[in-house]
Amino acid sequence: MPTKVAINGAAGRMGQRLVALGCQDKSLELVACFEYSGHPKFGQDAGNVAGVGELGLYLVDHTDESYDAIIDFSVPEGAHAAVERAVTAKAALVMATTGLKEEHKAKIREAANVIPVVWAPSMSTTVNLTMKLCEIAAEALKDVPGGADVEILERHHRFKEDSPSGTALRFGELIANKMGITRHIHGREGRPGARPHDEIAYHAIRTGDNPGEHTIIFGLLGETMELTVRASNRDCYASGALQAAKFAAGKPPGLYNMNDVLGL
Ligand SMILES: NC(=O)C1=CN([C@@H]2O[C@H](COP(=O)(O)OP(=O)(O)OC[C@H]3O[C@@H](n4cnc5c(N)ncnc54)[C@H](O)[C@@H]3O)[C@@H](O)[C@H]2O)C=CC1
Ligand SMILES: O=C(O)C1=N[C@H](C(=O)O)C[C@H](O)C1
Repeated sequence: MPTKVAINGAAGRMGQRLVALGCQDKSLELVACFEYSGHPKFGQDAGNVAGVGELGLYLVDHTDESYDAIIDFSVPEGAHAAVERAVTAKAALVMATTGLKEEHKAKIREAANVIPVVWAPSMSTTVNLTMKLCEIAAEALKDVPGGADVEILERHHRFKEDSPSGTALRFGELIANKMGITRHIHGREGRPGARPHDEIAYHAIRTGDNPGEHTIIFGLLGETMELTVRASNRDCYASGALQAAKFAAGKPPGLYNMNDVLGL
């Protein structure tokens, strides 16, 4: 039986790729494409909006169809709605939206008591593998003589509304946990003085149509290591999210991540 999937934010940059890839995957059945009722393309055929031709699925804010999983690539308010939809439908939730406030994050954690939730700032295989590599590096370098300075550079398209990326923040959290770092700063200006060791700095570049690139720098005295991972289009995220939906459907309630989905 194919996994029945609903998409929240279906007319968005990511939503369109989910529709385009999801409609080709015979192990999935797209049953609902939710959108903000104020969206200019609300009510249109989701396939036409995604550029793959008519699917007979429309951009709606309600459905009577049942679904096994809902995938959210929207905005914080949309994520809030997606959690409510998933709990009401007793469906698995794949939460991909970033820039969430603490209240939204708390709601997702609460939902994981009653439904399976896969929650990740990036559904990309290479990003999640690079996170593992960064944890190994952070553990190895945490007491290196002279110290290791960690800086995280992320580059995204000009339309991205949140900063820094959720992925950059997750990289920083994982590294800080391994190295016992407590200070997280965003950019620098004025005369902040010499850089303290127990600090991770984030730098966000917003240019053009970059689908997402992260460089994690470990700077030592006399040598530097940089790990870079970059997307060439958005399909790495969309295929990861669809895989997550298939993984989560039918799972016991709980909070899962892409390591669980990818077996990393
Ligand atoms: N976890 C991951 O792998 C990835 C996460 N993202 C995140 O996904 C989010 C969306 O990214 P994009 O698709 O580029 O943004 P976008 O702005 O192109 O799409 C967001 C869509 O959500 C819709 N929306 C807003 N409120 C809604 C509601 N209440 N219900 C349903 N839909 C609603 C908007 O109308 C829009 O179509 C961002 O937070 C981004 O950081 C993006 C790429 C990968
Ligand atoms: O907004 C985007 O495009 C992306 N957002 C995610 C994030 O904030 O980490 C994931 C990816 O980098 C693309």
